[in-house]
Amino acid sequence: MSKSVKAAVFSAGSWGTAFGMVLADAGCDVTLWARRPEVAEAINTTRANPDYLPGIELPGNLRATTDPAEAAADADYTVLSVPSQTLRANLADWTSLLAPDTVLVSLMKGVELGTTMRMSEVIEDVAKVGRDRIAVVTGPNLAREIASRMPAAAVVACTDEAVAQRLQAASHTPYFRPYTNTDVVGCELGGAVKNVIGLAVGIADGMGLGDNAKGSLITRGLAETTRLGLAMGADPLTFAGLAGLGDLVATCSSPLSRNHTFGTNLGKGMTLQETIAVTRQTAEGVKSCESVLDLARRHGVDMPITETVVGIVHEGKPPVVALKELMSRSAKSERR
Ligand SMILES: NC(=O)C1=CN([C@@H]2O[C@H](COP(=O)(O)OP(=O)(O)OC[C@H]3O[C@@H](n4cnc5c(N)ncnc54)[C@H](O)[C@@H]3O)[C@@H](O)[C@H]2O)C=CC1
Ligand SMILES: O=C(CO)COP(=O)(O)O
Repeated sequence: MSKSVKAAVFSAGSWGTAFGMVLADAGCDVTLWARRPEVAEAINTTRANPDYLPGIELPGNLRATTDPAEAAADADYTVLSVPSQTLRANLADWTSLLAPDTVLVSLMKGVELGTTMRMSEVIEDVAKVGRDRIAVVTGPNLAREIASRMPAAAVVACTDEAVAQRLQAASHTPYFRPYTNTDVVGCELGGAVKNVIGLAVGIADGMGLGDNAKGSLITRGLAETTRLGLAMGADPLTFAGLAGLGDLVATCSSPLSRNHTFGTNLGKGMTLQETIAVTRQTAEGVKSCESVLDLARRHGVDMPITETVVGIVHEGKPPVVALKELMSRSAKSERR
């Protein structure tokens, strides 16, 4: 009998747990690393993760541990799902524990502050592994829907297509349909920037600006994401796919999106501190909007929606003032 594929998932937040379920449902032997003992205990004894996915019954071939060495041992895939801004420190702690030929898989949708590195670049920098051993899973994948086994497509990106195909096979279930892509830069940028656009759409929704505003922000948001991607060597077609438009539509239409909800609260008039206080999970765009804008400036790319989000979230600009400024920018062609 062939040996089952073994996956370690760091950590047991909403997407780590839900993607762990996908891998387990696809037949992998999955160990989740949980930071808190009570989370690991609940998963192992009640088959539930009530803090992150209340009401979801987890499969039997998914176990949890607080010992990173136990989770990492012999893993074919080491899946990373921590907040983007803590990945560097977390991975530095885990690097010596990684199985020798493990493929590192990023589920994260952010850009590191200061360095402006994408998550796969942080992984390469810290774990010192080649790009052919780093994959990215992205697309319209709201964790709660996936954990409810509702249908979704996704993208598995790796510069080495054969590696992407193996992970595709290891994560394919009746409700989760992964496609492969070798454009890692485009796939990661699509995921990180859609969180920023999700904040913008949330703010517009909170202000009651209507569906035309939403459609306009999604489309122009995709235009500025594509401009940045082109400047960084991505394939523009990636942004018309699941990692771009697909994720943007899911995020900007769903109350399950933390970024969308965060923006809605700001648009309704809550202060940044009040909004942070009611946000229990990771809303990556709140920090990554600054690193995305930094990236745009380094590449000489105009990203007015991202700039507007940074103004509202980090510079205290009132949304009504930001809206007026965005709408009164000089007229231009849709193609630029
Ligand atoms: N939740 C979702 O629907 C999706 C999330 N993502 C991405 O997945 C990544 C993780 O997000 P979620 O699981 O949703 O967040 P979450 O907030 O639900 O979970 C975060 C996890 O990271 C752990 N954590 C927090 N601070 C930490 C630290 N300093 N050191 C180590 N671990 C720490 C928490 O204990 C928790 O297990 C993000 O980059 C997000 O953009 C991607 C697709 C879907
Ligand atoms: O990335 C996601 C869906 O694909 C989840 O979005 P949020 O992080 O905004 O919840």
